[in-house]
Amino acid sequence: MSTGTVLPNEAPEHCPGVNSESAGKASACAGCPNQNICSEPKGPDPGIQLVKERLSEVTNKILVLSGKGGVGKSTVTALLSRTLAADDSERNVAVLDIDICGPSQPRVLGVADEQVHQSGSGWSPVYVEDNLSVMSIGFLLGSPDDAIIWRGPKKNGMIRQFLSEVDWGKLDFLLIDTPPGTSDEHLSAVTYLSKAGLSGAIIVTTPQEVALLDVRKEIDFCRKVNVEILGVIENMSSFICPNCDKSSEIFPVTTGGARKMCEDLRVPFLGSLPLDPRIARCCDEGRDFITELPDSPALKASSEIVKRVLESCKQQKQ
Ligand SMILES: Nc1ncnc2c1ncn2[C@@H]1O[C@H](COP(=O)(O)OP(=O)(O)OP(=O)(O)O)[C@@H](O)[C@H]1O
Repeated sequence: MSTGTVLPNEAPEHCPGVNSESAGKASACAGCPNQNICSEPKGPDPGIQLVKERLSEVTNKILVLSGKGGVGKSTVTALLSRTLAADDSERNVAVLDIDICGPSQPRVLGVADEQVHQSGSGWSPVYVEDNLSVMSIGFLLGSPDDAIIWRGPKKNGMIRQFLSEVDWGKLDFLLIDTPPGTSDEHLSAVTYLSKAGLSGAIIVTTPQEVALLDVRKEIDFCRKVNVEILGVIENMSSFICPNCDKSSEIFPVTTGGARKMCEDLRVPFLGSLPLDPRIARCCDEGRDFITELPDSPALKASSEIVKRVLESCKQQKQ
């Protein structure tokens, strides 16, 4: 048996392996419960080419990842996309929410009541601003309370559709908000984007050790699937009191926080975002924090982070 042969469960004695040319066709395959699956034509998923064509006019495609849930990945995605769009009205930005089981971008970006429309050229995203659009499974649900209980292949199909059938037009930035962890959605997205030129991933964490432990796994995932790490953002690093401007640490940093972890693992640290309760309120109510909270320290920090992201995307293209 050659190295690299993959055997299915309940493989017959002389199984040629699922990745062999004769899989499903060899005499040993007769009667094997996997014969039908193995004999299906092999080759790259045609969706990979479709995604490449559809996203050919999208300059920077960025995955936003987090190890743990609730660390603020969706908030940070919204913050970065709004900052990118507000900084330059000529810059076209979009958010794709592939958090299939917990889509929050329609609410956070204030377009929860909108609907997506299908035209001859695909699904039209929902416009938050003239230069900021969003697509999310949240738009396709009957009610925001509907639970989505899908197995891997169905999620995979939806991600393929999202990546290959949304008519984004010409975009400078597409930020892809993912579920926490490394699951089916991440593998599907990375696979379908493999020929489309993924710029890289931004990883969001909080300073707590439990969150940082999971970020290490996320970094390992990116390295295993060859996704460039644009950097790590530490969210809710501190709390700045809106009344007295005094800064307090909410989550005690025991091992140096995200900055130290980035140094240890040699990945870029993009910056820290403070916790601002007014941001949380704006997100809950879908209001634009850029216009409502121009003095928020979180927005100042977000502008600095965006500068670093722009720089890192520019360097990549050189
Ligand atoms: N910098 C911040 N300042 C204030 N509130 C924040 C900040 N970041 C996140 N939050 C709040 O924390 C909560 C969790 O944030 P969010 O939903 O963005 O997390 P998530 O990592 O995307 O979660 P999930 O794992 O469910 O996808 C929300 O109520 C959000 O408004």
